[in-house]
Amino acid sequence: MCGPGSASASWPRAGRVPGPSPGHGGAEPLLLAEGLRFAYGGTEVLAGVDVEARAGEVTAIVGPNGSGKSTLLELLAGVLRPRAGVVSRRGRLALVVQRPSAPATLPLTAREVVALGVRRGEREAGGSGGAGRLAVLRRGERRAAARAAVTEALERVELAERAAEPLAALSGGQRQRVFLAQGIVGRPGLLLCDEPGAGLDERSADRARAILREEAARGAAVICVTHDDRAIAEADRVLRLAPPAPH
Ligand SMILES: Nc1ncnc2c1ncn2[C@@H]1O[C@H](COP(=O)(O)OP(=O)(O)OP(=O)(O)O)[C@@H](O)[C@H]1O
Repeated sequence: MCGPGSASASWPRAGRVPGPSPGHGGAEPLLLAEGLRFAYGGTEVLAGVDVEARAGEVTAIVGPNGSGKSTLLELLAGVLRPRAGVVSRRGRLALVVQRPSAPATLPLTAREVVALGVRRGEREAGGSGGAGRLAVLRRGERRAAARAAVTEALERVELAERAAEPLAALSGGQRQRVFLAQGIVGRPGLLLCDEPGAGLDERSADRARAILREEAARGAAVICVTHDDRAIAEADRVLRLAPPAPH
């Protein structure tokens, strides 16, 4: 195997239909990253990684602990800046991080946390606009649509009945599912998830995998860091990061 954070990609997987799912016409990648290099201080973590993600596809990023998977996801999301290389993205982005650090103390209900995903989408879409009575009506309609979208997202992660509870009252796995709901509620074009099934019971992990497939089926490009063999087997593309170099 090669040096730190280099990658080997295998796609499409044998036995799968090449290219994007039918109906999305996604000849253009929604994300294209070329030659990504990254180091924390003097320690190089990624040494030239390419990623391509198209509408209708799930890409799994795999590799041993410390190989740079989470780092790569943050580079793709624009949270980190690469030392070299470029990332281009099209469409609305949602990043679902692994074990979010804030949630236990966040003074919000599950519903409110998911609603933040709607507002983010609205801001990116350019805000409300309009004037007078029409604008008020539209605002009312938008609110109703947002409420419905939040309820639907919570239903998809099977937490609708816990919607009114503070995040702090939920278990770690339940909180993780709330953040997955926040990621999907705005119907992102590009959905980036860091180990969405980690720490979930089997039924919830199955549901999380199914959600990623559903998101791809409606036309999103999904990129998912995972150690889950089933998620890897189901992925359309697999990007393998090399083990970290010994220090
Ligand atoms: N903020 C940081 N500062 C310094 N080093 C970091 C930082 N974050 C990660 N690293 C180091 O970068 C390397 C890659 O970390 P990263 O979390 O991207 O790996 P990973 O493949 O996602 O691992 P895992 O499978 O354990 O989640 C590791 O050696 C890690 O110690």
